[in-house]
Amino acid sequence: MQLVQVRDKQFEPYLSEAVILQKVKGLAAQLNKDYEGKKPLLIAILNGSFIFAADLFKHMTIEAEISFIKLASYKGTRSSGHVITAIGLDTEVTNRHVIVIEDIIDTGKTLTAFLPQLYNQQPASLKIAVLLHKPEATVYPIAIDYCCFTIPDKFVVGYGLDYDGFGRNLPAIYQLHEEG
Ligand SMILES: O=P(O)(O)OC[C@H]1O[C@H](OP(=O)(O)OP(=O)(O)O)[C@H](O)[C@@H]1O
Ligand code: HPA
Repeated sequence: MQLVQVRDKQFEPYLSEAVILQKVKGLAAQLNKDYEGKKPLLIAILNGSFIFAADLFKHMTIEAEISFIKLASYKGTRSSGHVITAIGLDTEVTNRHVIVIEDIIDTGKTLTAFLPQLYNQQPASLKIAVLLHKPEATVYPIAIDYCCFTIPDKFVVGYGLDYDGFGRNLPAIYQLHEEG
């Protein structure tokens, strides 16, 4: 098995580039069908989703827009815990058919914090498309509309996903290698 080193950890091959691309193309075809004539707005969440979003969008043939946002998390002054704000959402969401593009849903915390902000802007519809979902790790359940791969609760890198900032440029997806 060809292990790769990212920072202090070793990772083993999990999903090949070809397998990922086949699924992503399949999802693009599904979206082309479901959103024909609706001019959907894809909102991709940086950084992790940039490669997934690019490959997906490239294979969408219907009229569609894409916007990239970054979520900034900070502690509110009250006891409400983390507040998440979207930076860079420059396209009007109201009355649009929105598809949120995420690389991974792990605990579900990120989207649980962010989705109400989108709903507040009253989109015509709001659906979630993710590359990877770890159901065993999800403690904030999210209704996922489109999911490419359901994966076990193991840390993954590559195809946009990082470990400690690195590994995003690996063209395939690798899983944490556990010795033993
Ligand atoms: O379901 P959750 O447990 O909230 O995890 C999922 C989120 O974690 C990662 O983002 P991260 O904050 O690491 O930023 P990045 O996309 O810039 O890597 C990933 O891109 C998701 O946005
Ligand atoms: O398994 C993961 N890998 C990389 N980034 C992540 N963010 C949440 N889960 C993960």
